[in-house]
Amino acid sequence: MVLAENGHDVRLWTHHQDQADEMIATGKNARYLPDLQLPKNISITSDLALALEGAELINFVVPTKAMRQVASQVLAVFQEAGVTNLPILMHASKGLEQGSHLRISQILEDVFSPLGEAKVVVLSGPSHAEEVAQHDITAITAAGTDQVACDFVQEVFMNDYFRVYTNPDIIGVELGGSLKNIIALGAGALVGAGFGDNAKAALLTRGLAEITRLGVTMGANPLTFMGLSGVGDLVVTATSVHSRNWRAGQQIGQGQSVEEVEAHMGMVVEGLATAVSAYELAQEKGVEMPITQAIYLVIKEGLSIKEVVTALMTRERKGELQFEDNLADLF
Ligand SMILES: NC(=O)C1=CN([C@@H]2O[C@H](COP(=O)(O)OP(=O)(O)OC[C@H]3O[C@@H](n4cnc5c(N)ncnc54)[C@H](O)[C@@H]3O)[C@@H](O)[C@H]2O)C=CC1
Ligand SMILES: O=C(CO)COP(=O)(O)O
Repeated sequence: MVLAENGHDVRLWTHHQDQADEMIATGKNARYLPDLQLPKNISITSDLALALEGAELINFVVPTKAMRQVASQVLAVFQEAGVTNLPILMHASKGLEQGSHLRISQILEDVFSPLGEAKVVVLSGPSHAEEVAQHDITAITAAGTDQVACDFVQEVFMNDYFRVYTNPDIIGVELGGSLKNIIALGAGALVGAGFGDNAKAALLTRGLAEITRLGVTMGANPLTFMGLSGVGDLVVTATSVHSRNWRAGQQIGQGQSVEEVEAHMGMVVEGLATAVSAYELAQEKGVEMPITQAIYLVIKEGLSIKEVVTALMTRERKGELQFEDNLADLF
């Protein structure tokens, strides 16, 4: 909707034929934004080849677990059509691939490698779709290693209610957006289990510390985690009624099973799968992520929120900074 309102021709592809038919007939997206009329310059189709023809920019926004499959479908269309010059590939999804622990830009680079080096940009930051669609003020980050591609994404998306900053640190931006969902689940779980504001503040702060710890190990700039895609997205997801991750956490904190919560949400709760991937990645890299581990134990071993909170609070004593730290060495 932002792109269309900025005057660009947009093609919206869905794999559900009946959803496409309904949107074409009514001009509305009843399942996601029932109260809003879609701009007229969005054409809707379930024909992928039609959606892709001549596109300058492709935006992938399927759940992480569907990303490789959908990207492979796009590759097949390009190969069939004899495309040799890839358009800019962007995505706005948040997660790590199960098993490989790849970031989404890495999945896209991998899938499209038969056609050369893909220019991938991620658009990530504190941005719930419901509010953007109503023109509420949003500021967000376009990150990638190709500056021209990032500038292009910034240019086409920016307007007076949607402000885009560029950032060359795609590792940090993707990891910030993915890992904050684990902490948002935890924040909801604390509320569900009856804990208060002090607990929430402690969780967000120590959550950001462990996100940064893994991020820096993976090659990110620590300052990215202080930005929109780091602390910004953490705050919005861990405090908003729109957040699926927060709501899922709250229900788990109230005693519902993970399976029940996931089945009833009707939309992806990325933090559940990301907690497992991030825990495995942290183990592999030898990075301490106690909150991620706690959420992992709730998901995989069925521990209760109260049990993991007690375990977190009674861990060995730590320093927030070390007495021997030299500030100049920290970054
Ligand atoms: N909803 C939001 O406000 C935001 C969502 N995101 C991220 O965007 C991604 C998608 O989120 P949502 O749109 O909210 O999730 P969603 O669960 O509503 O799914 C998005 C769309 O993907 C389609 N889809 C699912 N599996 C598919 C497959 N195998 N092939 C083709 N299409 C498939 C669904 O039918 C749906 O239309 C997630 O990674 C999420 O973290 C990021 C920022 C904000
Ligand atoms: O990433 C998001 C907002 O920036 C969306 O969060 P949820 O997936 O928790 O709804």
